[in-house]
Amino acid sequence: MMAQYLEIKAQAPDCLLFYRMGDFYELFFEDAVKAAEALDITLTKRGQHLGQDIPMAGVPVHSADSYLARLIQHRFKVAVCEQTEDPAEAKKRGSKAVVRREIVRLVTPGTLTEDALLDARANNYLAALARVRDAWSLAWADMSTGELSVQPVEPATLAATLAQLAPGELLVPDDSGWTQGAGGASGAGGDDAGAPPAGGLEAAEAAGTAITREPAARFASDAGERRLTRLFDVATTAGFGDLSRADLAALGALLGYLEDTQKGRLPRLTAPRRCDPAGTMLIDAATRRNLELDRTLAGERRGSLLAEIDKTVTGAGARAMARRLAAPLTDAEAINRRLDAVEFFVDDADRRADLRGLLRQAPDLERALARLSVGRGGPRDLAAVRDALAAARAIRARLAPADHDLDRLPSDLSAAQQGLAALGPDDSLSTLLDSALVAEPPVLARDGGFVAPGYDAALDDHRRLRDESRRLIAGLEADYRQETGIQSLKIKHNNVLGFHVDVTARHAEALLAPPLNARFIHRQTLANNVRFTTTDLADLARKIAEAGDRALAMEQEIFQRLSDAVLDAGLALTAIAEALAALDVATALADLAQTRRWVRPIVDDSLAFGIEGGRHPVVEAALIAQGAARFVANDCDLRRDRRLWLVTGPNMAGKSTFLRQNALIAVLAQMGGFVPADAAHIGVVDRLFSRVGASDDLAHGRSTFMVEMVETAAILNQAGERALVILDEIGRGTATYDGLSIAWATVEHLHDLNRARALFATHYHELTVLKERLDALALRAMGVKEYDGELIFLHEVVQGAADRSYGIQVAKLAGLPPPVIERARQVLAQLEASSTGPTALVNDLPLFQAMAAAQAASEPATHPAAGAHPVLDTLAETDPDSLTPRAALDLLYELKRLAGDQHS
Ligand SMILES: Nc1ncnc2c1ncn2[C@@H]1O[C@H](COP(=O)(O)OP(=O)(O)OP(=O)(O)O)[C@@H](O)[C@H]1O
Repeated sequence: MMAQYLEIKAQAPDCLLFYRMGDFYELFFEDAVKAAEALDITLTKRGQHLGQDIPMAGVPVHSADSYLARLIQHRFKVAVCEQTEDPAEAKKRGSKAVVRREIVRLVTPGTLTEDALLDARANNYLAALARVRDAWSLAWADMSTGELSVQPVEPATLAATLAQLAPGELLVPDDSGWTQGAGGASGAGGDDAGAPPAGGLEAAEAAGTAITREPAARFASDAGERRLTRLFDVATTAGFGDLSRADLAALGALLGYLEDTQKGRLPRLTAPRRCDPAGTMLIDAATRRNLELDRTLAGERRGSLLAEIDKTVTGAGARAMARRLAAPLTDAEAINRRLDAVEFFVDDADRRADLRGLLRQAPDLERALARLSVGRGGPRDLAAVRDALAAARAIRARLAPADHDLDRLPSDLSAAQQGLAALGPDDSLSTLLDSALVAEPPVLARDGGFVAPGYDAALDDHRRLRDESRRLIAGLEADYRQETGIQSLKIKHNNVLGFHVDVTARHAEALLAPPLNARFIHRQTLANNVRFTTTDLADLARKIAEAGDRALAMEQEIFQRLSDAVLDAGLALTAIAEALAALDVATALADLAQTRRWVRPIVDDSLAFGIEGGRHPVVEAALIAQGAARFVANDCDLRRDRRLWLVTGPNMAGKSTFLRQNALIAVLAQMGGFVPADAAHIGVVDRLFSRVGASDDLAHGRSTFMVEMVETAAILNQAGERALVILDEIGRGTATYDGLSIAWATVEHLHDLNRARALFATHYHELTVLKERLDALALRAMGVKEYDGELIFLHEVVQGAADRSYGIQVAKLAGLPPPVIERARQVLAQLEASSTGPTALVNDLPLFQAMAAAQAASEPATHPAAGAHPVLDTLAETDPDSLTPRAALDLLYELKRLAGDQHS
């Protein structure tokens, strides 16, 4: 057995091997150690290999899914190895023969289909990145829904595209692939442009994508082309649009990997859709994170924009909603088509409520279909198809009851109505499934019992025989009781003996003695019971078993036929599933718009950005939920001649909220939804950038300030006229003058070179003088009032600049000790009075005064701060914000040493 194990393990060296033994999947050697740790299960040992104990760990087959889910979360891949023959067959080869086993599937983060392993409301993508010469392409598939797409990418926008897709797993060529040009025969001879910018893959990995490196040969474009033509049974790939060599390479690698992991059984996939990168608003990972689009900064779904707006009632609808939010459109016409659909349902609340009621009853058609296509489906998946089709019929009838209603529907909805009718007028698949399946079938086909009575006459015959025999057994039991006079005699069934006569020990003697022992043959004596069989019973049992087996075999055949019928209708079913999801999204967005009183934005190709009475959807909802103060709505107008707003105001006054709400309104509008405002006019935004709040990226050894500068650099290098830029407190993380200078230059660059629509929040009031030179710069401030020494936030955006920072008042609100507040007031007053800036004040600071006095006593000081003491020298040269944690610790040791030297 170990020899077999090692042979199979060698086929999947980078996976944990789930080796099937009876009712368990066992893991051995290193695999066992890793799995035991990740799953917190017992590590045992079994036998020896090369004189060493073999570590072993196991999980029960019936609960394997939950263990698989956890291993996948830990970024493991798992090879599932099953017994592929009956142990009885193996025995025929000799008593020591090992049952044949094979890997039937590799489970990897990007290739999941089981509901237990998937989030019903999110897509799980497998993606592949390829490069042929200078062209890059990203292909992706959701195996659980069959979606297959490909899109050219630029190295500069790779990170943003990956952030939009957030794949569970990304295939890239191993290192040789990048330098070779990754094109295989036809694509070879690349110019060694090298690997993708490291940031792209790194950011994806940090966001939870598992990176899988595959041999470069996998990414050969000509092999990819062959795979595609074979899979879709076409002579050429021309029908899929204008696929580049890089597209073919990426698609080919993706399909090859799928084939590998599914052991040849490819999932049902739609023909590849080629997406236009210019078709969606580019939003890089940092911006997504900062705006908390689908996750909060703390990494939770609750509190994100998606959680706030997602009112869909089906899994497929929720996935479509998440996709739309991740990729807002840039084509004003397409956006308006979506808005028409939402408006239609805002205006017709009855129809909307009815449709949502019907949608709630529609099971997840896409995922049922996908499981059936890889042979992991069961009778419930067939029932899901049946019920989804019934829901689709009812929805069609409610959406547009008569043909002429179709003309009155907005175009996206009439497209959905047509999608729902994809099976044609004589929908034979529904008829078939309706007649063939029982109302609530069991999970596993193996157990039978899912084919409806009356569907197949032969099956009914066998079942009758089986049930008839059961009645005969009951009759036999009554006969035996009569014959023996033992009223407690029972005919029972278990897996070892099959049917048998069971009496208590007290009654057994009568059966063991003549004359009854001629009929009752002893089989087993237990403590309290004794068991017998009879020839009549054995005959009957055989008949029952045969009838049962035959019925079961017929059900398996029927299952296969029904499955095939469903898969044959795959294209039509995909169209229906998409239509259902689109209707779910449109009605959900309409529901949201109406309950929150959101409005339809005007979206066009202008460069307008005019929001009246805008609100932050998440903050507003939180305030309502807390029953706290009302959210104060604010206008924003970034038209051409005032496209750059400099927003000043104290901390906590609502600057960040205001900045973010405008970005979110743009995202909502371009995903085709209504927006939280009284009115909105948005000229399409092609890229959204935000640099909001400070966050360390210690994992990558970058300090707060470094992260801030990297993100700012990306904005200044990439933002064009059509971009929307949100910058919050640039330069805060470094020394005051450095920060001010950086902020200053950034504003000038944004204004003169990027010319993007932008909101720039800052504490540096000095920047407001730029207004005199930069004509498209407008000054706004967050309104506050001081009342009785207390600060009151009005949360209102007003014209002009804030008069001062009120930092000390806010600190007081936060509960800083009164002496600190008092001292801070004194320092501030002196700083404001002094014309030479903070350095002239250093000697006044009590801490330094004390040190300077001590210093003066020992030696003459050349400079009040620097040169006073090696420790102070070192400190003066240190910029804490640019230190890594490691360097900070080293510095501390150094300071301690210097202090020690001085004393000794
Ligand atoms: N328009 C508004 N209406 C009502 N409450 C608001 C509004 N804007 C912000 N708030 C409240 O004020 C709090 C602080 O807002 P925000 O974080 O935007 O302030 P800030 O000026 O950016 O502060 P900091 O500079 O400290 O980051 C929010 O959490 C919210 O509760």
